Amino acid sequence: QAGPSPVVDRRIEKTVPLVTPQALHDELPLTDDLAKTVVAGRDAVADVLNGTDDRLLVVVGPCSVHDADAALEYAERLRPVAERLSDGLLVVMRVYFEKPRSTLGWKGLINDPGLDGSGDVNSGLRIARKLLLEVLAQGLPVGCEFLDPITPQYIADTVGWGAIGARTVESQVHRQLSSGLSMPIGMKNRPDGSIATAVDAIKAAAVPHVFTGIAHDGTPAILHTRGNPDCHLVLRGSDAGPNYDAESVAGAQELLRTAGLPERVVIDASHGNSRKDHRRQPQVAAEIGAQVAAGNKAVVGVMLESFLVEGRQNLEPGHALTYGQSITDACLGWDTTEQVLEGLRDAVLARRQTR
Ligand SMILES: C[C@H](OP(=O)(O)O)C(=O)O
Ligand SMILES: [Mn+2]
Repeated sequence: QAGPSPVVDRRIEKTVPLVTPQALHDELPLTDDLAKTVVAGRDAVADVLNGTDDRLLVVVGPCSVHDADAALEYAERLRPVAERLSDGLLVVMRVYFEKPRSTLGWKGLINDPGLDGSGDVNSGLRIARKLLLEVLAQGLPVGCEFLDPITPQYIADTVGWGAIGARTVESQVHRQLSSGLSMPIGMKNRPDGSIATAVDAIKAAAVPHVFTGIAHDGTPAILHTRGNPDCHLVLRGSDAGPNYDAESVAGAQELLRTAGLPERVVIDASHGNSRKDHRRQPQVAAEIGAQVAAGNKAVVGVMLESFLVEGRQNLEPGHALTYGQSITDACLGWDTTEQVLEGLRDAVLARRQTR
């Protein structure tokens, strides 16, 4: 029957072919030496999570990447600091391409690299993969949030640490996706503060799942996963207030213990824990550092939102953007970031002195 169907695709405007994962990997291959960096990063994160490495995982970088050049410049600044502080910190750079919006807004570089709603996902995937390889070439492990269940096939081979965000931690799609991902995954508490939901996500992701997706050659597939034992909690505060304080951390440890899960927590100093005010992050990080220095081994990591230029800016058509400044959540500036990282490293050295 010619012409539009009365029942199919009534709200699909158009369908555009998507590059296959294999084609993108062939175009932008993960070389053997970069693969070694990925594996080393994943193993180091797992060792911090399971306590065999007493350092602190620090996932640091911009809330979102909208300009690959600025993100690479940030990586080039971060690498020497990461090396200098590696006696206390395991630094992973946030390279976030997928942004979950509470209502509407720019959805990230993979979904909309033109920053204009044009949705050129083929270009977005290419730009994203190319940047991930360049950051890896700096010797830095990378961390990404996984929001779309198909895009991991295009970039996950480069990722050392992943996150499921506050808005999707309850989603079965994201829990089963995590059960098949090859790296440790942080499960954020829900925006309303529910930690129990993230604990459920950790348990759900730890076991095998079967779900539909795409294979590397792009054909539809039924994926059978093995389960991911390296999932953990990320306390990111809530709309009602922070949860980085010692009492909240103790409460989270109790929930994990009751659930029969390892008592390990990464604390996000941004988002609900800084009430979306980047100027609060240093104080939040200092208070997390005090808990670490006092000997709390359950605090295994910290997340910081940081970029070249502090603060944030709106993405507005016709308005030139400030280079190196976030267009999503407000971030620490580079200089402050270096000071915060040094403070966290000192806290780890102090923890080593406690018994
Ligand atoms: C969006 C995400 O934060 P969440 O609101 O999921 O804690 C992030 O930028 O790390
Ligand atoms: Mn953010």
